[in-house]
Amino acid sequence: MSDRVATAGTALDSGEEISAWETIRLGAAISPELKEGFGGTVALALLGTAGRVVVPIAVQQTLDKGVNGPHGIDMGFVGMMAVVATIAMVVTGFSSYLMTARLFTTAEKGLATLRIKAFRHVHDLPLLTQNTERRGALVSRVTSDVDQVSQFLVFGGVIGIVSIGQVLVATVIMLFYSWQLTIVVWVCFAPLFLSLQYFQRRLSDSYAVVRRMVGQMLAAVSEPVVGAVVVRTHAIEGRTQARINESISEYQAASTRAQGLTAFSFSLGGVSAGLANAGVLIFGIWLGQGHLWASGVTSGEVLAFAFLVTLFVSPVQMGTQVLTDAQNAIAGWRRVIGILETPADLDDPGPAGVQLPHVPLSVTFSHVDFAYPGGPPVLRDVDEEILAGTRVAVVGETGSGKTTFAKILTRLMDPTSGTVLLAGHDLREVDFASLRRRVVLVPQEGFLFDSTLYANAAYGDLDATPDDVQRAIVELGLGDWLAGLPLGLQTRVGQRGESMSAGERQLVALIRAHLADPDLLVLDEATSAVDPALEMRIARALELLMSGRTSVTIAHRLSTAENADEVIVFDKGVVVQRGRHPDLVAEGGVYGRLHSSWVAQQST
Ligand SMILES: Nc1ncnc2c1ncn2[C@@H]1O[C@H](COP(=O)(O)OP(=O)(O)OP(=O)(O)O)[C@@H](O)[C@H]1O
Repeated sequence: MSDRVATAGTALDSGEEISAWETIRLGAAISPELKEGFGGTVALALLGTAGRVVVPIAVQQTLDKGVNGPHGIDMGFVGMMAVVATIAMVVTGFSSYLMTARLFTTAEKGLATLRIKAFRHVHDLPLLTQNTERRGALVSRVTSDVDQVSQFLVFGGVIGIVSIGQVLVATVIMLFYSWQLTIVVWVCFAPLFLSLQYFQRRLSDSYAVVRRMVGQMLAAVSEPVVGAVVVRTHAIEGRTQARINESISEYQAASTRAQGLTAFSFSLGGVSAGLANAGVLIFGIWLGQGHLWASGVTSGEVLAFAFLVTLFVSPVQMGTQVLTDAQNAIAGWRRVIGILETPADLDDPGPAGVQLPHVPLSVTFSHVDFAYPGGPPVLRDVDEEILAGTRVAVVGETGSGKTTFAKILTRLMDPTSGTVLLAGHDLREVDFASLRRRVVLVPQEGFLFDSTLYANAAYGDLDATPDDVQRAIVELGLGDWLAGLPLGLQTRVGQRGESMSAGERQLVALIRAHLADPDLLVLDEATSAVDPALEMRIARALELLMSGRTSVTIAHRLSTAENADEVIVFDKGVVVQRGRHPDLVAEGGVYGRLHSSWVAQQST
C-alpha cells in the first residue's frame, strides 16, 4: 500500500510513525465509502449553520426596526421576523438530522470495510508476525481502535464540520456588525488558537500511549481467560490478577494524563469565552458612545453580537473536545492501518501460479537452511527427497527442528535459503489456493470452533454436505463412534472443542483432513495419551487416511516410525540418519538412543 518499510516477518507495524494527515489519507483510501456524498453532508452542515445565524439577526431586526423603529412598535414586522426565525430553526433542525444520519451511515459503512480488510490481512501475515502481537492486543486493533474512529467520525465529525462552519459564518456576520468587536473576540481566543498545535502534538503522543495500553489491557485480560484451566490448576490467580491490575493501572495512568491535557485546553477555551463575553459587553457599550471610529452601535446590534459571540464560543470550546477525540481516533486508526501496512512476506502467486496435480506428491528439500528472526540456525542444509506415495516418519529430540521442517513443507514459512519442491514445482510458485487444497497439515491439537461436529468437520471441505461428512466418518471406520454421540453430527463440540475428549478432538481433525482429500498429508502426531480403545480407532483412521497419499508424520510414537516406509532423523537441525526402522535400530546413533528410550518407556 505504501512504500514505508515495515519490520517484515517480526513485528506488527504499530503505525505510530504515520503522520495525522497520512493517516486520514490512507484511511480514506482503505475505506472509500467515507468520501461518499461528503459534499452533500458539508452542504447540509452549512445550511444548518446558516439557519442558526438567522435567529440573532432576526432578534436585532426585531429590536431595531420592529420595537425601536421610527414609527413605534410594528407588530406586522415583529410577526414576520418570528416566522422567519421559526422557519430558520426548522431548517436547522432538519438539516442537522439529515447530516447526522448521512455521517452515521457512511462512517459505519467505511469502518466495516476497514475492519474486514484488517481482519482479512491478519490471515495473510507471516506466522511469526502474528505471534509477536499478543492475541488480545491484535483483537483490540480491529475492535476498540476502530470504535474510537467510528465515534469520532460520527460525533466528532458532525460537531467538527458544524463548528468550523459556525465559527466562519459567525465571524463574517460579526464583521458585518462591527469589525472592532470582532477583533476583541479574536484577540481573546488568540492564546487558545496559538496553543492548539502544541496541544495537538501532546495529545497525539498521549493518545498513542492510551491506545497501546488498551491493547495491552485486553491482552492481559484475555490470556488468563483462554488459559483459565492452567491458572486454576496451578493456583496462580493472585499472580494473574496482579498482572491484570498492573495493566489496568497503566491504562488508567495513560488515560488520566491524556484527559488532563484535554481538561487544560478545555479550560483555556472557557477562559477565552469569558474574556470574549466581557470584552464584547464593555467594548460594545464604549463603542456605542462613538469611540474608535464607531458611529454609535445600537442596543439591538450589541444584543445580536452577544448572540453571535455564543455562536462563536460554543464551537470553539467544542472544538477542543473534538481535537481530543480526533487524536484518540487517529491513534486508533493508525494501529488498524498498521496491520494493513505490515507486509505479508509470503507472496501468493495467485491463480497465475502453478496448480498442483491431483496425484500423490513428491517432496524435495534442496539445501534448505532456516533461522527464526534474530535466532541461530534451526535447520541446516536439509537436502532430502521423499518419493510420491511413500510414508515417512520424522523423528528427533525435542527442539531438533521437526516442527520447523513441517511448517516449511506446508509453506507456513519460507526457508532462509534453499528451495522446497512439490512434484518438481518450487513451493514459492504454487498458487496458495492450490497448495492448501493439495497439502494438509494436521497439527497436534487441531483447533475446534464452538459449533457442531458437522460444522467443524466441514472446515476440511466447505462444500461438504452432512451426507458427505457422514460418509467420510464411515470411510475412516468411525461409524460406531458417531452412532454413540447423542446428537450425531449435530453434537456441539464446545469452546475450543472442550466438550470432547482429547482423542475425539484428534478424530475430528482426521475427519477434516479426509474431507479435504489432500495429496500430501503432514501430521504432527498428538502426544496426549488417550484410552486404548480410542487409540486403536485413531490408529486405524490414520492408516486409512494415509493410504494412497504421500505422508510425512512428526512421530512421537515408536509404532509410527516402525510402520513408516522410511524414517528421517533430525539432530540439532541437521538430518543425521535416514532409512527403514530396523536398519536404523541396527545402525544405532541418535535413532538407536531414541529407540532405547521408547522401548524403556513402554516397558514401564
Ligand atoms: N517461533 C519461534 N521463534 C524462535 N525460535 C523458535 C520458534 N519456534 C521454534 N523455535 C526454536 O527452533 C528450534 C526448533 O524448534 P522445533 O519446534 O522445530 O523443534 P521440534 O523438533 O519440533 O521440537 P518438539 O519435538 O519439542 O516439538 C528450537 O530451538 C526452538 O526453540
